[in-house]
Amino acid sequence: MDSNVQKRRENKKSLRVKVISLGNAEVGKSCIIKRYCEKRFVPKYLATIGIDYGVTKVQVRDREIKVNIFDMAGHPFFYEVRNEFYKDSQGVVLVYDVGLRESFDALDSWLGEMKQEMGSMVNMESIVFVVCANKVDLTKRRVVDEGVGRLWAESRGFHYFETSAQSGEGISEMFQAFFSSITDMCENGGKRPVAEVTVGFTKEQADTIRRIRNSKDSWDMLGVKPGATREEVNKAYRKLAVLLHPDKCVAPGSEDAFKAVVNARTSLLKNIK
Ligand SMILES: Nc1nc2c(ncn2[C@@H]2O[C@H](COP(=O)(O)OP(=O)(O)OP(=O)(O)O)[C@@H](O)[C@H]2O)c(=O)[nH]1
Repeated sequence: MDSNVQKRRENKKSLRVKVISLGNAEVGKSCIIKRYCEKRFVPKYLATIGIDYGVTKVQVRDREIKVNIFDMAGHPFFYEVRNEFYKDSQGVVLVYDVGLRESFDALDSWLGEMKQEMGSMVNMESIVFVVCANKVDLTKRRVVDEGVGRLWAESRGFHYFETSAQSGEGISEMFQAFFSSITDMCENGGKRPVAEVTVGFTKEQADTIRRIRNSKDSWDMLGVKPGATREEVNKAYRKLAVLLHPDKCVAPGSEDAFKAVVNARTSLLKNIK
């Protein structure tokens, strides 16, 4: 075959993508990347200074993908270095440590930092996200359950994987799904494929369950002011009951949230004339 034709075909098939890793310091971002690219685990903590950069090649179906990986330092100190590297990312590996609640709670602020740095014009639908619930090998210190992590991720249309950079659990499956979705997205005109969202519940349901879990008392749970009337309590209750009723809502935790709402209403009505 004419070598130019051959070259053109190869060029058509190969793709260059940029991915970044995000998450608090010490959650295992660098180790996850090393486990995948170098098949090894580094037990000693060496903080990333600013950014680490690497390139790897992967094969997705008939395409060769050249992946530029920017491993971002999680420490707040490196914000000024990090913020330069968000733009033009097609994929984000969001990592938390299942043994550190604050690293899970910080995921929202990582998304916030990213949106802020990429500017208001950024279309988050054109970026593939994968959430890694990392260090699952340390079972005794686990504080963030799978249901909670999965709910956070899947309600946003993100992939969710339980991983251990130490044992290798979930790492290649996670990267395979990640690169395959990025390739689908590129072939789909830069839009995250809809089929990727597998959950049968809405973001509103997921956010409400999280809000109920974190509420400080029954008033707060129903979303009414202390001292609200019976009508106000009942109205708020009805709205939540419709949203979360286990017959209608399949989001993880909906049954417990629904029961909690029923109990909150009962206890408030007992004390309202
Ligand atoms: N047991 C266990 N330890 C892990 C795992 N992943 C990472 N570690 C350890 O956690 C520490 C931090 O890992 P890093 O990969 O350097 O963390 P990082 O998120 O890149 O941290 P920064 O570079 O500061 O943002 C190291 O001591 C790792 O050996 C894991 O899956 N299981």
